[in-house]
Amino acid sequence: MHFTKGHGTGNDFVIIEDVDGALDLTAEQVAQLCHRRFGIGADGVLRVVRSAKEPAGAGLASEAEWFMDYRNSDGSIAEMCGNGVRVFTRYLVSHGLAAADPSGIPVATRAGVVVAVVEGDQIRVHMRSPSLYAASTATAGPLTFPGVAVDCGNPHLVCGLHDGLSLSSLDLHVAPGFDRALFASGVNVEFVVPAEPLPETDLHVEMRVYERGSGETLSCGSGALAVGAVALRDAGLATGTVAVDLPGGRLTVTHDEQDRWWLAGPAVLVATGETV
Ligand SMILES: N[C@@H](CCC[C@H](N)C(=O)O)C(=O)O
Repeated sequence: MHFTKGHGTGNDFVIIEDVDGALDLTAEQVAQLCHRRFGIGADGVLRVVRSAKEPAGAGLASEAEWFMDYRNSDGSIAEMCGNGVRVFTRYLVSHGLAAADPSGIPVATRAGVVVAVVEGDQIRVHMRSPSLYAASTATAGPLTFPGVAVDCGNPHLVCGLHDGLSLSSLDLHVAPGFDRALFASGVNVEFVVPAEPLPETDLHVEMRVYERGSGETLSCGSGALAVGAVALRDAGLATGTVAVDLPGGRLTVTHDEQDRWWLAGPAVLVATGETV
């Protein structure tokens, strides 16, 4: 099987082109591909398939030619992957499957159609609007953190650190605890601290994330979107741009005057190869 490897701020993916939907990619195959010792190694798999050829995308085929079939590294399916969309779009353009139209490239996902705009090394995505819907808590080791549940198409729990705790003090080798009644399908947990103000953005925060199905990753685009939405709300800003620093680099989240939510950052392809 031919593959391409890419990443967005260190959130890395094995990309498999399967335009006609001929591949039956099992959870075991995905976990094998993503294994960092026994496979290629990645946080997830992006299968590139025509929407019309994929049952989950067929209803969106009139809006978006391409469907991003995203799988976590444990083989589970997720509805959305913000960094995945950006890397997927880089793949479409660099492989001649879509033109870098300034008005954007629609990409179908299990959470609906998003639109990606290529701007040099950056790819900016008009994401589905995040919805802040409940208060909850997460635990990390002996500590409990209050948080906000955010639906970005996939589930998130955004927790601010308290009592001067640093992000580096958290042990995220172990999955954080969360309310399984509220998050019956699991949740991605983000831990956030404020960062020094920047001249170019309204707000600046730092975060780490423990992803459902993948463990701690260097970056999570939908997680950054959730964090940005909570940061703007907490600052009393209806619109604005938030710089979100993750271990793998910086993403920006913007809520604009037209009530659109944007996620921006770099997306690169780094290698191609064949599985044996
Ligand atoms: N890293 C992704 C999110 C991937 C899906 C997530 N682990 C889930 O299960 O919801 C991103 O960049 O958004």
